[in-house]
Order: sequence, then structure tokens, then C-alpha cells
Amino acid sequence: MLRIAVPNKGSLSEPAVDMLREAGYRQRRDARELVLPDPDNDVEFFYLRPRDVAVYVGAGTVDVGITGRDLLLDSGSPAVEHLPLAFGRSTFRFATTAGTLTDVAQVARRRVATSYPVLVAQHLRDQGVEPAAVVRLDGAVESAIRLGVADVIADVVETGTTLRAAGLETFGEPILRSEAVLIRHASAEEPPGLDVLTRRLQGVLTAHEYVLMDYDVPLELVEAAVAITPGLESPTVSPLHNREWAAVRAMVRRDQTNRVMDALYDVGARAILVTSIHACRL
Ligand SMILES: Nc1ncnc2c1ncn2[C@@H]1O[C@H](COP(=O)(O)OP(=O)(O)OP(=O)(O)O)[C@@H](O)[C@H]1O
Ligand SMILES: O=P(O)(O)OC[C@H]1O[C@H](OP(=O)(O)OP(=O)(O)O)[C@H](O)[C@@H]1O
Ligand SMILES: [Mg+2]
Repeated sequence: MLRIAVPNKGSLSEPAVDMLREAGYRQRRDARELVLPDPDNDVEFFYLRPRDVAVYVGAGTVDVGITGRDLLLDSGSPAVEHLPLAFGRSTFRFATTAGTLTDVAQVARRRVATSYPVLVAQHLRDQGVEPAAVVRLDGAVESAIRLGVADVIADVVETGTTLRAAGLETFGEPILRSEAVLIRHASAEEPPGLDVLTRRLQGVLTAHEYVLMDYDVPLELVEAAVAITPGLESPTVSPLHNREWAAVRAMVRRDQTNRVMDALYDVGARAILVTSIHACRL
């Protein structure tokens, strides 16, 4: 039975549970449940703090888990990224009082507050910058400068609202671009059942990332049209009752939908329809 760790709290918890449900797995209904077997799918879910997921996977007591790339790197665990999951996206950045610093080199001899001390110390070492200290805080890191325990912070930035509200601004290049990731142990053999979980999650990712596009096009324009919608392997081209026209169906990236519809219309395609993909296995 594959043991899967899932974040029980925080920004990653709800989207992780939603994604697993969409992939056909049972999920807990009560937030107090810590373990949930799903015998139909031969897996068992463990609801753990997102920061602890890499510790359990690294120790080998659960097989795989969902956590943030930033949390994985900060954990020092021997777990590795297996599949990026395209939610929980954020950047991890230095920030300080607006209008004061511009470059990571200026972190030298300054105090840095963060909830990710391993990640920050490693990054500064790689950059050859020696801070006065790395101060570990549990959260609300934005207050550390005003309250005098640090000169600079390094924290998760999503919309930037929290930084602005604290009168801070980012400086230097992002330390990391993070998102939720499925992790597994680096050296252990691939656990039985991970291939099925991976294919199911990839199916959910593809269903979100692509739409199905159908359109009609005069026969002599089929080649020009399919050049715009090559699909993943090859588009389906079917005859219409009117023999001078064909129907085409292809997968198209969701974020390209309108651009592709404009281009198809310009070459002469008509009755262009877009449908969401409910589920898929490539
Ligand atoms: N807006 C955000 N704020 C915090 N973490 C975010 C955000 N967006 C994505 N994340 C990711 O969530 C993970 C942090 O989860 P964690 O549960 O530790 O903190 P949290 O979401 O801030 O929850 P809380 O502080 O309420 O416990 C990291 O991987 C981080 O990159
Ligand atoms: O760029 P934004 O969209 O404002 O999001 C980023 C903020 O959200 C998180 O804080 P959270 O609310 O989890 O509080 P915490 O710092 O106490 O964890 C994170 O630590 C940042 O402070
Ligand atoms: Mg937080």
C-alpha cells in the first residue's frame, strides 16, 4: 500500500486535497482525521504539517508526499522532487525597508530574519555573501525589521500585499521560484503504486492545462488549420456530411485558447468550439 503525506494546514492543504480528489482518491471529510486509508486505490493518506512532510519522506516512513519546493530545500532531507504540481506558486525573496537596498551583496554584515534559515544560509553561501546572522522566526517575518531583530528579511512573496503593508520592498534576484511538488526518497527504489499516482496526477495537470478545440474547415484549408492546432500527437480530422468540409478536433493549451481561435478564424475555420477536459490519461 502506497503511503502518501498530504499537508494538513496552510496554503497548500486545500489545493492538494482537491487535486487528489480529482485524481480519483478518497480524501478526509473531517480535519481532525490524521490517517485515511483508501483501500480501493491501495493507498493510505497521512495528514501532516507541510514543513514535516519532507522529514517523513526522507526517513522513509511514508513513501511520497506533497510539500513546497522551498520547504523541501529548507528541510535538508534526502527527499527529492518527483513531480511539480503547478499550484502553491510563490517566489522566495529578500526584502527590506523601501528605498534602501538594491543588491544581495548588501546583505553582507546585516541580520536576516526568515522562517527558512537553511535555504537562506545556503543561498548566501553560494553567492559568497556573509550575513551578520540568520535569525529564525516562525512567521510574521515582516515585523522583524520594525521590531529591531533584523535588517533584512527573506520570505515567501505571492502577491506582495503583506510586504507593501509593512512598508517593505523586495531587492535582488529571487532566491527561488517555488510551487507544490510531489516528493520521494532519493535513493529508495520507486515504491509500488507510485507509477499509477504519477500518471493520475499528470492527468489532472493536463486536464487543467489544455482544452479540447473543435472546428469545421473547408478541405483545402485543413493543412493550414492543423498547422495552428497540431495537438499533442496529431489532431483528429473527420469527414462532414458536406463533403467539401472537414471537422477537426485537437488539444490546445488553455492559455492560448483565444489566440488560436483568432488564427483559425483568419484561415477560414468556422464553428470553433472549446470544451474543458474533465479527466485524461496520456
Ligand atoms: N501566499 C502564501 N503564503 C505562504 N505560503 C505560501 C503562499 N503561497 C504559497 N505558499 C507555499 O506554502 C508553503 C508554506 O506552507 P505553510 O503551511 O508552512 O505556511 P502557510 O501557508 O503560510 O500557513 P500558516 O502560516 O497559516 O501555517 C510554502 O511552500 C510556500 O511557498
Ligand atoms: O505576497 P502575499 O500575497 O502577501 O503572501 C505572502 C505572505 O503570506 C505568508 O504569510 P502568512 O499569512 O502565511 O503568515 P505567516 O508569515 O505568519 O506564515 C508569507 O509568509 C508572506 O508573509
Ligand atoms: Mg505562513
